[in-house]
Amino acid sequence: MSKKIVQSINNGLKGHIQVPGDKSISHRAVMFGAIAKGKTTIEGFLSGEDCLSTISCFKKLGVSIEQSGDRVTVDGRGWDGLSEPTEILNVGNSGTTTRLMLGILATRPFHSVVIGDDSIAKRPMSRVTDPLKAMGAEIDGRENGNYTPLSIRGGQTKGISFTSKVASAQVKSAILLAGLQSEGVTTVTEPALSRDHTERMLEAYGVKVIRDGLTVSVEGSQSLKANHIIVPGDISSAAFFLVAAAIVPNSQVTLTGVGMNPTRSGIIDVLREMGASLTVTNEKVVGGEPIADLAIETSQLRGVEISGEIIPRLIDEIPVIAVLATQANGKTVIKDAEELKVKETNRIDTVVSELTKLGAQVEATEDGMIIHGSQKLTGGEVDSYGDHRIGMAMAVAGLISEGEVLIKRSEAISVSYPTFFEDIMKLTL
Ligand SMILES: O=C(O)C1=C[C@@H](OP(=O)(O)O)[C@@H](O)[C@H](O)C1
Ligand SMILES: C=C(OP(=O)(O)O)C(=O)O
Repeated sequence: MSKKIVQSINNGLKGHIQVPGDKSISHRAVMFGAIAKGKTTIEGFLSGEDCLSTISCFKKLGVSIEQSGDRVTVDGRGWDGLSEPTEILNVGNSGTTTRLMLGILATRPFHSVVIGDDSIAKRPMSRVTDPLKAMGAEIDGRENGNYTPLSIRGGQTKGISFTSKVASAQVKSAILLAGLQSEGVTTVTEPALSRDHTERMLEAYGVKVIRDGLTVSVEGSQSLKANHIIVPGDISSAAFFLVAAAIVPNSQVTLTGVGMNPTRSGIIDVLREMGASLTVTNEKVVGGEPIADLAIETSQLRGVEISGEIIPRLIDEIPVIAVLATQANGKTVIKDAEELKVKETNRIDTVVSELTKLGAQVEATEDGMIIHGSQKLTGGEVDSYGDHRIGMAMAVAGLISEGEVLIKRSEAISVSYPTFFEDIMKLTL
């Protein structure tokens, strides 16, 4: 278990950085390359532990994958190129690997066993295993296939028309991936729009995807063609620096090449509504995904309400938005965010407990939290509980705290941002 001490910054954060590649897109680029025919090349791949788990699982499924820094080559031999693994598929800490891979395995005529770490063992899987079973896959695991370890034997599956209770890109993607090799049409409808990287990237891999509002359909018997993917910077990683620059006095930071997919950019809307001084320049589209440079400086902020359809557009940013809200005038109310309870930790509980240790006034509610603003944060000892986003949110809190903030289990940060502390250092030179 490693510990990290973070101290307040006196002269502000200054300069520019390029945040690492998008985690959601990096996972998908490897997985889709693995089932495509031909050599897929990926630039800007995130070498975080979650994406490395995806590479490791697909290697065990017989796919040849080479990685050199942020460049990855996947030698896909089509859907039939996947073979029965002789080893257990270990997804580590990654929910995305677990759920999307189950969607792919659901139509493969062989047996696999999927395990992950202690956090994965607590995350609900029946949201994907139930519909995949209804399509015809054989899946079992603790509590009837809700928790890992899971065993799956794929086979001949039939298309499904599925209405999801949660706005989850992992659920949507798993079912669509199974649908690509099922009989007939597969349709997924979600209650609010979740991130649409799967839909965009499948099209780039030559798949026909039909989108109609909150409904997405694919026909069966579809194959993928190898592709060249350029991964944008991860807006969920950028979020820590957007917040840090907004609240650390005398800061002026530019983040280059950040993914600005509208299904992910809720943090930008919130920062603007809170009054942050934020400029978006150099907007372009790279490989079907919008990107831009984001310049932000220290700002006077006001509390806001964050609820409804914006929640899936900023779900992973809520821990650091809570830190932001401690520095705003007035209170910030976050609602409709029950999904936080089933992430790497129960992020309602961990955000509230750890910010409270630093002297913030935060209350947990059934579906979110209330953060009281203009709080001076004290130093203290906090825990990431093995959750990368909690670890980084606490580090951002440390940048404005009066005393030192010691973060326990800080190693979790390398799940999505292995160079996080180096990037903070770059902005303090
Ligand atoms: O599809 C993805 O890449 C992700 C979807 C989201 O999860 P849900 O699908 O569970 O909402 C998000 O929280 C996760 O970090 C990545
Ligand atoms: C929830 C997250 O990821 P996953 O579901 O892939 O574990 C996250 O990165 O915040």
